[in-house]
Amino acid sequence: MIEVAVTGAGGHMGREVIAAATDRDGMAVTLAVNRTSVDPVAGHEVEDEGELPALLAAREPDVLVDFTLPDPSTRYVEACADAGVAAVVGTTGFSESQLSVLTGAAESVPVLRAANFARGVAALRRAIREAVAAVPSYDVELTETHHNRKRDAPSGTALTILDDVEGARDDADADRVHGREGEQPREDGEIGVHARRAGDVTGEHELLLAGNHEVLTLTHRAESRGVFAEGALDAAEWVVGHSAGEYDFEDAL
Ligand SMILES: NC(=O)C1=CN([C@@H]2O[C@H](COP(=O)(O)OP(=O)(O)OC[C@H]3O[C@@H](n4cnc5c(N)ncnc54)[C@H](OP(=O)(O)O)[C@@H]3O)[C@@H](O)[C@H]2O)C=CC1
Ligand SMILES: O=C(O)C1=N[C@H](C(=O)O)C[C@H](O)C1
Repeated sequence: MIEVAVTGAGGHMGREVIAAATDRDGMAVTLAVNRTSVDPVAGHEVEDEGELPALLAAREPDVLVDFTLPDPSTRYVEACADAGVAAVVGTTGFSESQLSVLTGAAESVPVLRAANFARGVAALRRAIREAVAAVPSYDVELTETHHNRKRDAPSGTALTILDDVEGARDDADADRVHGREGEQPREDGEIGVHARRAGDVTGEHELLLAGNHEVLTLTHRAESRGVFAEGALDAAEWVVGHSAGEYDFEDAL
């Protein structure tokens, strides 16, 4: 039985993760914490996040799954490193210095972080790398659309896709142009990036490649947060028992 701790238990993703883990064979939620007080989630009492270090030491879960914000997420992963608990991180929007905290924690425990735990996005990324390598001179524009609560822009997934595009074009210095306004003709090699926020859209990413009198679009649309939760739990099952280090969702597939 894999014992799972969930942070951000009262958030949209935390609730999905607790519900999915509760339903999954061979998995049990043994700890759930949140910043503010919330009613039980899927029958699990939610405790104060300030107690997390002590609760990790007392209950010794196998893995912690985190979907919160960068600042609490880095604190939680540091607590995991102190307690010897593996971590799966779905939070996005980290700064470079926050990422280096996660890297430090990964010297003690396995830390698997991914901006998107949908299996379809893993497939999209492979398709994008192949398509961009096949038409490296085509113009590239990336558009992502999310619900109006989302704080970080561009999305973590968009940033990952941009890295994939640059890697496939062997152009680490591509100019990322965020939106356009006024007189701003397109420069060769630039990548246009567009972030839309509206309603309750779960998450959409579209890469457009155009040149040579043709247009190719590659799109993923998440229709439920359940796909992210299931992917994060697949990652949690995979990461338990692995040695300390940094891992990506692609490692677990
Ligand atoms: N990797 C992936 O596949 C996915 C990643 N995400 C990412 O997951 C994260 C969470 O998304 P979502 O669940 O929609 O967000 P929500 O706003 O619904 O939930 C955020 C959670 O973080 C907690 N939180 C907020 N501020 C703090 C703080 N200062 N200290 C401690 N806890 C805090 C909230 O607690 P409280 O209830 O007290 O406010 C809440 O539990 C985002 O970064 C998002 O981009 C989302 C979907 C998929
Ligand atoms: O905030 C969200 O909701 C999502 N965030 C992730 C991201 O920033 O890429 C993944 C997904 O698109 C949903």
